[in-house]
Amino acid sequence: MARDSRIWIVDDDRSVRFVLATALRDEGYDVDGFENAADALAALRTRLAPDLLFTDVRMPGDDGLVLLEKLKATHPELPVIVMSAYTDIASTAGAFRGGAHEFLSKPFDLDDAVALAARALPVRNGAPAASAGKAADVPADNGNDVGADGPQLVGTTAAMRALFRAIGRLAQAPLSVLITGETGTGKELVARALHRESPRAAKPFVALNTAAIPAELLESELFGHEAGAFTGATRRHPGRFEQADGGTLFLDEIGDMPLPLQTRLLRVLAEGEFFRVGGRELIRVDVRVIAATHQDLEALVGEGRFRADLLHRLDVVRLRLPPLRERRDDVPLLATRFLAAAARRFDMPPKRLGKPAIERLLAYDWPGNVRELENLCWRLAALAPGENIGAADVESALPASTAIVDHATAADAWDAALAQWARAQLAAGRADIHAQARERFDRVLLDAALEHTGGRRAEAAARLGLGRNTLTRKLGTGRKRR
Ligand SMILES: Nc1ncnc2c1ncn2[C@@H]1O[C@H](COP(=O)(O)OP(=O)(O)OP(=O)(O)O)[C@@H](O)[C@H]1O
Repeated sequence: MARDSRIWIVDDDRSVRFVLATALRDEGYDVDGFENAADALAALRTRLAPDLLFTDVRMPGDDGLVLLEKLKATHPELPVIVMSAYTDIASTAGAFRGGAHEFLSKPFDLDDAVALAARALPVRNGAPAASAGKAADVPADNGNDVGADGPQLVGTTAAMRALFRAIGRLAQAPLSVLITGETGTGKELVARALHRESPRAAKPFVALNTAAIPAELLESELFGHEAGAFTGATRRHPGRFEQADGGTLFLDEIGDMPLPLQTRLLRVLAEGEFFRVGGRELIRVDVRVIAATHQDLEALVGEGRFRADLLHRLDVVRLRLPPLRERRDDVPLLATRFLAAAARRFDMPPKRLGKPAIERLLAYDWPGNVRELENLCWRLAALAPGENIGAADVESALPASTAIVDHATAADAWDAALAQWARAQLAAGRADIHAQARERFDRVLLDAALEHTGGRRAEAAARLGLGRNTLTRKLGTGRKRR
């Protein structure tokens, strides 16, 4: 890649032009800056085109996306990096739809921007482009909220901005996507966003939760059935695949799909055609499948419970949704949005979170993720007495696993706390409560025994009535999953 490649920067912010141009010139590039789209377009008519162009989105006159559109019409090969402080899905998807080479979130790290330029330039020089890299991310409210199409993904942490860029890019490609993440992290919202921003947006988005439908009904639910196909099938029923024709089929909890159906699904995905249950007519559909799971599908493959070839077909691209505890900085923004949504619904002024309340929310681990936070905010909106929510309000709305009732014995308190915990998990919509509880139970016992024996494992195992190997194994799984 030639170091003397020409790079143009279009941005009305003079300081951005200056620092970016300086950093790129230091690398040996020939850099020019323009303060608006019109100047850049005029220069294109009289000068040699650049090898790479950076453009801001919001500028007086034509904005960056209009500039991108004009450039794609006249210089389709020119890689364009779109820069914006608004890293929401509508912006990233708009940029990629318009043919942007990459999306750079503002403010950015100069080293990242220079590295991005280096990767983008070989496209022009005939060499394959490296896959787009991550850009620096600094939180800023992206203003995303409940839009005309239902709830939108909210988040300003680096993890969420990276996710929004990935969604923006992937929405344009007809690839299968596997979304992984714990329950309540927003997998369905991601699938909806991928559909909404795709060329299929005008066609249906159909969701099916594999775990929620009895195994014996799942096949006809997916592929439909003819009248008389089985007892109770009084009339022909189109399946979800047919309903989603031209659009997107979201298969949630794919890890729960029974093996025989996995085989059938694989065949349909490979061939794009199928028979309804009890039918003879071959049905052809054009469906983009997006699957989601909270389970470790590789482990299920290892246990023989999930087909490896189906995993490969669904997992062309994987999007991992981080649990909320890994992006705690999003908690205040999410909570504010949920309180505002609740206030709109209850037709009353939104309640405000005081600093101590926010600190309490930040300290909590959110096993039910965003869904749990959303439920908690609705409870707070309905129940907190004043307009300002304090730490005590949050405390009483959180699952009180540590609350010990004065008059109860320790064992009674333990029962009560466990019951309370279980109710909160159920309310948060968790599906793996027993495994979670067992893990916590083991952890508490092991920690107490190790503390008691000063860390001596053999003694701790003996005191618990466990074999040494069992204790070691439990310690291993407990620690890994924490
Ligand atoms: N980033 C986010 N911004 C705003 N709302 C969110 C976000 N993530 C999740 N939510 C909200 O949290 C709730 C749970 O989200 P969703 O149903 O998409 O999660 P999920 O991962 O599909 O859960 P499950 O695995 O249990 O099906 C929804 O009400 C959704 O609107």
